[in-house]
Amino acid sequence: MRHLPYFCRGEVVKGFGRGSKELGIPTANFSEQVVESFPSDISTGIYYGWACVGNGDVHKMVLSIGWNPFYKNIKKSVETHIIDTFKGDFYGEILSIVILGYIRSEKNFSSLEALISAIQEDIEEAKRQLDLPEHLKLKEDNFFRLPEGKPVNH
Ligand SMILES: Cc1cc2nc3c(=O)[nH]c(=O)nc-3n(C[C@H](O)[C@H](O)[C@H](O)COP(=O)(O)O)c2cc1C
Ligand SMILES: Nc1ncnc2c1ncn2[C@@H]1O[C@H](COP(=O)(O)OP(=O)(O)O)[C@@H](O)[C@H]1O
Ligand SMILES: [Mg+2]
Repeated sequence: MRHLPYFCRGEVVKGFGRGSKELGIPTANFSEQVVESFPSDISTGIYYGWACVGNGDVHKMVLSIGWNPFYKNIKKSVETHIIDTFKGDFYGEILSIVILGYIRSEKNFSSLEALISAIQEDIEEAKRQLDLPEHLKLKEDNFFRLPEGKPVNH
């Protein structure tokens, strides 16, 4: 897919607070500045890749780009669910990600349960894909080890 792999980093900001509360799946939302810096022709939808908070460990992630049709958001969001457990929130921190592959388009669902189970399947698909050698190698990319303040893309 065009634009992939896509490297990006930026600040984690507040969203609608639905991820943890309604879905049980927190998503770290990027600032508007980062959302606007994305290529305008990158497809909306669900992706997988690697993510790291500050200078922390690199984890598997799933990413949602778009308007969340189930919630009919007016503003586009780019949200990362890191496939690991964190002790608390990390609002205001710098999140670094590399997007490696596309899973599916964003959908509307007839129930919250249906949305949650679709996301659970995305997580399982991401875990499988990221174990492939071609994807594992990006976990070690220098992008995740550079000091903050480096260019947003390379
Ligand atoms: C892997 C993944 C898949 C998602 N798929 C959809 C989807 O198909 N349709 C949708 O409306 N929202 C989808 N979402 C977005 C959630 O609706 C969103 O993360 C949630 O509303 C939390 O938003 P908040 O960060 O503003 O609280 C997905 C999120 C993730 C992490
Ligand atoms: N595994 C995780 N993946 C993503 N964010 C997490 C995770 N664990 C804790 N968080 C925290 O939870 C916040 C996201 O929760 P969420 O309910 O989606 O709220 P918001 O609507 O403000 O984005 C993130 O900004 C981050 O600080
Ligand atoms: Mg969120």
